Amino acid sequence: MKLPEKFENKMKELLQDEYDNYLQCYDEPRYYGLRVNTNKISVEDFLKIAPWSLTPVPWIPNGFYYDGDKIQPSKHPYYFAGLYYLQEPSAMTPASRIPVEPGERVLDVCAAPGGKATELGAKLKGEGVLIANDISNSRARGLLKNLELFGIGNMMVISEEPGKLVEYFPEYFDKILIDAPCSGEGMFRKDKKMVKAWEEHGPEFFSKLQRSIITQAAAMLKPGGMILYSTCTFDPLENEKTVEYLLETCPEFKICEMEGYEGFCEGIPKYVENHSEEYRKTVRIFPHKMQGEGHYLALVKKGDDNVEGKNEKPAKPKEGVKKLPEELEQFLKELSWDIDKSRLDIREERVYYMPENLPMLKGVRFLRSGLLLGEVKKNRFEPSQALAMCLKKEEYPRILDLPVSDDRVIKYLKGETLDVEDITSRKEKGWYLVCVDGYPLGFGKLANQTLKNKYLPGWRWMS
Ligand SMILES: C[S@@+](CC[C@H](N)C(=O)[O-])C[C@H]1O[C@@H](n2cnc3c(N)ncnc32)[C@H](O)[C@@H]1O
Repeated sequence: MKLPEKFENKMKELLQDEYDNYLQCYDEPRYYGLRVNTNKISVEDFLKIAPWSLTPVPWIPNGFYYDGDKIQPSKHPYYFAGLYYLQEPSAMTPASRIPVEPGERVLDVCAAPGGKATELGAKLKGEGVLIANDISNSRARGLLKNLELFGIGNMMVISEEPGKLVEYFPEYFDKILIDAPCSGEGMFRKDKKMVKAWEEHGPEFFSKLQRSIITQAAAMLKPGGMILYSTCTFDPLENEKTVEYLLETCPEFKICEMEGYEGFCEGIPKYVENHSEEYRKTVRIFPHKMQGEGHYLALVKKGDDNVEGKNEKPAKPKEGVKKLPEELEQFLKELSWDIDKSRLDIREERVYYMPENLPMLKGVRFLRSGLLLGEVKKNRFEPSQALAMCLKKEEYPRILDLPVSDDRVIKYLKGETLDVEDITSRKEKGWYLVCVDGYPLGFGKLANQTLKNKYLPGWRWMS
């Protein structure tokens, strides 16, 4: 593979006598990875049902390699049940190394298409809030789909300049992930097109953007909160020097140690002005040292714990219990969820279940705020695809559970009407949650032993 000369010279200086080993990686195949959605299934249970051979990614507890030349896990009903996300193994590292706890407020600043946001959402386990932002509206649409497929309801998907978000979320978040737009040098092997893009916009271009994003994120972080900054590039200007810029601009930040792995390399102090050894706590991933593509990660903390955020905006006031349309009320009673009615928001026909304690967000461009529960149409309530993906089988009373071997699973995913007489003869009519091996895929409406398909048309299985 032909690499730009300027890039080769830089890598020689960075890697010194390891440079030849690094170059050899370009003759080796890329790695394919799959990350289990632990919000829906434990790793142990997933391995019992996974039909392929999987090898653990040693530094990611829920990550696995698969043979991408032989199998296509995106063409399997379990993918449509949101049981996993397909992601290059090194790219699994940032979300696994930021310590997110259920109940926290988390921001993913550059989130599309959601490789990291889906894991952050899974770590929240339905408590707290995930704000997933991406400046590109079209990419944010893919992000929304991936979060909904993963069954993450306590979220907002926003498409804004991070600078604008500072007005709305001053010192609001406990944890922020910045998977920064970068020159992508670590991805040259995986995607040859990245070389051409690098020639158009190199490290200098991205460095300016990264400096602005990291300082804007800093203003949205609570004192005591943490930012994980990551790139998939090697250039120190986009890595150690971006972190240095943050530390100089906001001296209350310090670099933290993150959970290690024998293949990780240390950040390189010689690239920053003061040569501080602290930069060794940041992590570089090189493809000749471990089985994944090139990455950089830094975990930083703002000041001390136990300091209250100064500027937090007041939460949107609760509006109290609303009078709900009868059909909606009826439907919600059937869910085994403990619904807080003050968090229900009905906009036109659509009903949303909002995360708690959001500030006023008038003027923010968002694609979704909260979990779309469904639509009230002419006094009928139609549950949504997103709700189906958020439910566990035991949380809804009427289930049609098909084994993965049943042809009707694919038919359902293709949007076809199903004959379900054999499994519903004694059952009443109404909304059914269709599952594969116990994991929800979507809703259908039963009448006369026939299931009218309500799978979201835009998500259908394409043959
Ligand atoms: C490396 S990708 C993110 C990948 C994503 N985190 C994932 O794991 O799937 C960088 C993203 O940053 C977005 N982006 C570029 N400039 C941005 C900005 N100023 N603010 C927010 N997002 C930006 C791009 O649209 C792109 O989707």
